[in-house]
Amino acid sequence: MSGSITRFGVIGTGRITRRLVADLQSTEGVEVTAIASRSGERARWYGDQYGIGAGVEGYAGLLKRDDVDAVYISLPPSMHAEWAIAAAQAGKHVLCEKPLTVSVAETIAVDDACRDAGVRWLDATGWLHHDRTDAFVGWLDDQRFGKLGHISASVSFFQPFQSDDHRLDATLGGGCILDLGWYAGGLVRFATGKLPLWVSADAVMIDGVSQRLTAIMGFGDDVTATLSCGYDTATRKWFEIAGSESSLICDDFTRPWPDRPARCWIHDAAGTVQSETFEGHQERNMITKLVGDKSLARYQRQAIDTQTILDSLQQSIDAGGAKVSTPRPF
Ligand SMILES: NC(=O)C1=CN([C@@H]2O[C@H](COP(=O)(O)OP(=O)(O)OC[C@H]3O[C@@H](n4cnc5c(N)ncnc54)[C@H](OP(=O)(O)O)[C@@H]3O)[C@@H](O)[C@H]2O)C=CC1
Ligand SMILES: O=C1CO[C@H](CO)[C@@H](O)[C@@H]1O
Repeated sequence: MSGSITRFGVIGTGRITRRLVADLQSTEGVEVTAIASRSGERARWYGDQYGIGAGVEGYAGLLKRDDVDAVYISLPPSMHAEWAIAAAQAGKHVLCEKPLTVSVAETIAVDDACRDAGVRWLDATGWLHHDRTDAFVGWLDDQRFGKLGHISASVSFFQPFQSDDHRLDATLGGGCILDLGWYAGGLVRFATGKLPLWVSADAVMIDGVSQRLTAIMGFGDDVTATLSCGYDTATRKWFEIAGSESSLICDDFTRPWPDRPARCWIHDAAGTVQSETFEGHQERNMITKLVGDKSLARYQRQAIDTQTILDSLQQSIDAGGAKVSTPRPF
């Protein structure tokens, strides 16, 4: 770090990169000093367009730079673990796009590498850092909804058969299980604070890539959850947490709709409906946490558990929808 400024290097030049670069550049205490691409020309073009000093050819070159304290990794999922571990070993803090990796074994390897190197890491799952999510945490802690009964989460967008997208390439970690199940499975883990005891899942596959995921899971104590994710239905990003006293409903949890504040509703047993809106910027909050000094353990645990759930969903799909129990990674 240079004084109290954390200098970021960016790895990859994809669709999400531009938005996160703007978020990094508008976060207090953060500068973006370099961007790396497989192509030096692309890195330099990107650097010029977005006001980043250095455009670097090759990701390894960026990790050698003294003017980089932390990296933001925006590569396809199958490349996350390799570059997160390389960044940690180079002494850089890591902000890595979701899904953090493609398996819980890789996620634990990233966690171990960061721990060994004494660097901090976060997956770039913005919704966990919205001010609204802090309200969800408070309501869950206070048992505002009564005894939890059922949780549903659905995340989708319509994009079938766009063959040049990493989301549809199995070798790059494509498929809606990892891409969208990360959000839906993560929401369920967030709401219950734990791993399911069992999961059962089915997927529509095309060319070895999941296009649609349907899953049910049980947590014991009569708590159940259902997930629906896919590339073959229009945009959905909602959840419901149903309890004995009331239900929390949110129609935009992964990212607030662009034209309105973040919102949610609470329906209670008497039939009243309370609506709430929230201001705040989830990505800036997330970046501020990474460059701060408070423990990130809660978010890291959430990421490891989410990856564990996704592994179990895949295991159930491979076993024809059988109920599989969810292993505790440690
Ligand atoms: N948090 C969020 O809201 C969002 C997160 N994401 C996540 O961000 C990550 C990147 O997604 P997205 O920006 O859509 O991806 P893109 O395909 O647009 O970009 C990926 C970048 O990775 C680099 N790359 C390296 N090797 C390959 C390869 N073999 N094929 C394709 N690209 C490669 C490329 O940069 P170069 O060639 O310049 O090195 C490319 O620009 C994913 O993990 C995705 O899940 C995506 C959208 C939103
Ligand atoms: O994380 C992301 C945000 O949501 C998109 C769907 O709308 C995903 O495909 C993307 O990877």
